[in-house]
Amino acid sequence: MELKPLKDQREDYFGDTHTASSPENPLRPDAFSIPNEVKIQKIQDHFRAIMETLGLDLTDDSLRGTPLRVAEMMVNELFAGLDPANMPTLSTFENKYKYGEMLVEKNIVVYSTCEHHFLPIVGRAHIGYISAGTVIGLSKMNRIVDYYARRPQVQERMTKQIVRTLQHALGTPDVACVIDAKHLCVNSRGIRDIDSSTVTAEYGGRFQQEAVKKEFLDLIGLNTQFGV
Ligand SMILES: Nc1nc2c(ncn2[C@@H]2O[C@H](COP(=O)(O)OP(=O)(O)OP(=O)(O)O)[C@@H](O)[C@H]2O)c(=O)[nH]1
Ligand SMILES: [Zn+2]
Repeated sequence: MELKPLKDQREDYFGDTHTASSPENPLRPDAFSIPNEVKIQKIQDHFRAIMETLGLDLTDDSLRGTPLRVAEMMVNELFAGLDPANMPTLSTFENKYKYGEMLVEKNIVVYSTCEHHFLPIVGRAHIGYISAGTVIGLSKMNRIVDYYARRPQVQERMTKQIVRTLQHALGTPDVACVIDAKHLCVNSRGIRDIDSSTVTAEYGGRFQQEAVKKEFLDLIGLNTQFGV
């Protein structure tokens, strides 16, 4: 098989633009046509081949179980959020107590994976909403973050997906999300900038108004003279 130089392969894949623009994760039409056990078997075989290509001795008792471990981790843990069957149930309630102010759930832990390098994204998400008659169980906001984080992701898309889903569940556009996260592809390799983090924000409905946005950013402690 004739192999193109790596530089030319990169041109083929990336061209000039390879930032994600779609709000959906790019999935193949047959993404869920095989059961998870089969996916785990296939990934195990592929990962064993990667390790062998790297020259690792898979008869070593510390390495022997790694291909299966990695495959199970990808399917059952890191990327379980690709499967819509794992979407959390978003219990909502009538706003009987007539709470009309902003509700903020802050410092929600984010463990995700960068889709460009398959390295971790680790950070915090902050969500705010103003009820239009419906309220949501607090833990459901943490769960929805976790669901979208368990995918190969870009942070911009994940931020929009969280807002869109909560807008739908709450029946209001008045939802905002800010994520502040470290990308290990920036921190541990490449430019190796260990201190930088990435902040993304999506402001729906009334959160686009300066005063409402300011209140939200004040409550999550992110309002600076530069804004977000
Ligand atoms: N917009 C965006 N970019 C991301 C995200 N996660 C990783 N990236 C970037 O994706 C880009 C991929 O760029 P490439 O030039 O194709 O990859 P690379 O040669 O490994 O780039 P370097 O990291 O600069 O070494 C890098 O700049 C990453 O920092 C994300 O969530 N959003
Ligand atoms: Zn990356």
